[in-house]
Amino acid sequence: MKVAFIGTGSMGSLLIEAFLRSGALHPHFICASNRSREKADGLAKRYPGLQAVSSNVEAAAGSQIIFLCVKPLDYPLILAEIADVLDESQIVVSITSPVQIEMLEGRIPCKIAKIIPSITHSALSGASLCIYGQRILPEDRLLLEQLMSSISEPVVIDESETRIASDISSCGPAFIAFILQEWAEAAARHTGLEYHHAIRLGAEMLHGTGKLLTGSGFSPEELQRRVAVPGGVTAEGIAVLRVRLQHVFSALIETTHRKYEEDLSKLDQLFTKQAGQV
Ligand SMILES: NC(=O)C1=CN([C@@H]2O[C@H](COP(=O)(O)OP(=O)(O)OC[C@H]3O[C@@H](n4cnc5c(N)ncnc54)[C@H](O)[C@@H]3O)[C@@H](O)[C@H]2O)C=CC1
Ligand SMILES: O=C(O)[C@@H]1CCC=N1
Repeated sequence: MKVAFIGTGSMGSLLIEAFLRSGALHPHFICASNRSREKADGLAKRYPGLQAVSSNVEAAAGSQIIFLCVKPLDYPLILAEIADVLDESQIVVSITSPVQIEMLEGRIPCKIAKIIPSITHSALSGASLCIYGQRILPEDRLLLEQLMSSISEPVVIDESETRIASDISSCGPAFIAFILQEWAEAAARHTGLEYHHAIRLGAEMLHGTGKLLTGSGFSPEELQRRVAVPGGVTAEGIAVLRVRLQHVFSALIETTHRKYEEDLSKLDQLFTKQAGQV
């Protein structure tokens, strides 16, 4: 099986390295291309057997699965470039949320899936969001979910849920890291606790909390009930958070959705303009 990665920036190389580390893919199965060849060459040097090629066409031709790991506005160009070497037997996976499955199905003959990854796959964990186009067969889903389960927990969602699901699973690590940073800075400011010490404590706490919420049957409500003992300090802290965070998450969701709509409309224009040129 040949698996291609077009775009070996942050996410493309993270996915390749996670698949290799998990043992799901052998370097000999992987073919990678990137606009500036050095990034793909660097991977080939680190993982002997991995093939770095100088054109996207070469990467796509004959690959059973092709991961498109580029930014949304780079899609129209790449699709136009590789369309001629693609056929109905191949699976093209988009890792970016605003590119709609029907946009891809309208351009190339392949089976289309959208799989939105997360930086957490670097630690072989976190949810990968799987969305399937109409041409995907049950055996294709099985293949993709088997592959993704080597580095993540595949979760099938509807395309209409992409933005909000990705806010949580893909943007979430950055949001939570920001909250931890703010908390550690406040701890250092108010109490003199060393910042790095606070971050270490917080990271261990997040690791443990994640385990409780995923493997140990704890719900967020149960966790709060068990920690916030009656008359204790946690309950007082939660009361502060309840008031201060009241509108924060609505504002966050409004903002990410507004940006998503902007990206969608730019993409629509690009795809329509290109269709007019064909
Ligand atoms: N960073 C994250 O945590 C996540 C990112 N994503 C999505 O993944 C996509 C890629 O993000 P990053 O990897 O962070 O971006 P990046 O900028 O690090 O990587 C994109 C790569 O694509 C290459 N590229 C651009 N045009 C190309 C072309 N015509 N042919 C070949 N290669 C080309 C660039 O040289 C670059 O190496 C984005 O759409 C992002 O929304 C999705 C989930 C999580
Ligand atoms: O910030 C972004 O646009 C990407 C999408 C999900 C995570 N990072």
